[in-house]
Amino acid sequence: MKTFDELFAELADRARTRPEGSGTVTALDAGVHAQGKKVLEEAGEVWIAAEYESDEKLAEEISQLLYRVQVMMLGRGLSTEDVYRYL
Ligand SMILES: N=c1c2ncn([C@@H]3O[C@H](COP(=O)(O)OP(=O)(O)OP(=O)(O)O)[C@@H](O)[C@H]3O)c2ncn1[C@@H]1O[C@H](COP(=O)(O)O)[C@@H](O)[C@H]1O
Repeated sequence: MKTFDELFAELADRARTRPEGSGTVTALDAGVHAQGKKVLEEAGEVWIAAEYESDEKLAEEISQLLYRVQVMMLGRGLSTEDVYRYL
């Protein structure tokens, strides 16, 4: 179990150290266009799960959306503070 901030720190470390086999490194290298498509794809899956699937499936899809949003943040060089100041 990890929090949003803990996952972000982990992904930032992946971006910095670029370990072999990291899906995050691959997603970052794919660029903002591919990252945006993943955000949209996961957002759609969240919507469908909310309408038709279990709470557990919905929670899983939301976790994947959060991951994809974090990849986009890192790809564009945003920190969590950049986002939190608007909350
Ligand atoms: N939380 C996640 C996470 N959520 C979603 N995903 C990716 O998103 C995929 C699921 O999304 P899809 O529904 O699009 O599935 P898919 O189409 O089969 O996946 P792809 O073919 O597009 O990769 C997963 O297979 C992962 O590739 C994640 N990948 C990594 N993490 C965490 O990120 C951290 C770093 O991971 P690595 O960079 O891989 O080391 C670790 O703590 C991981 O647990």
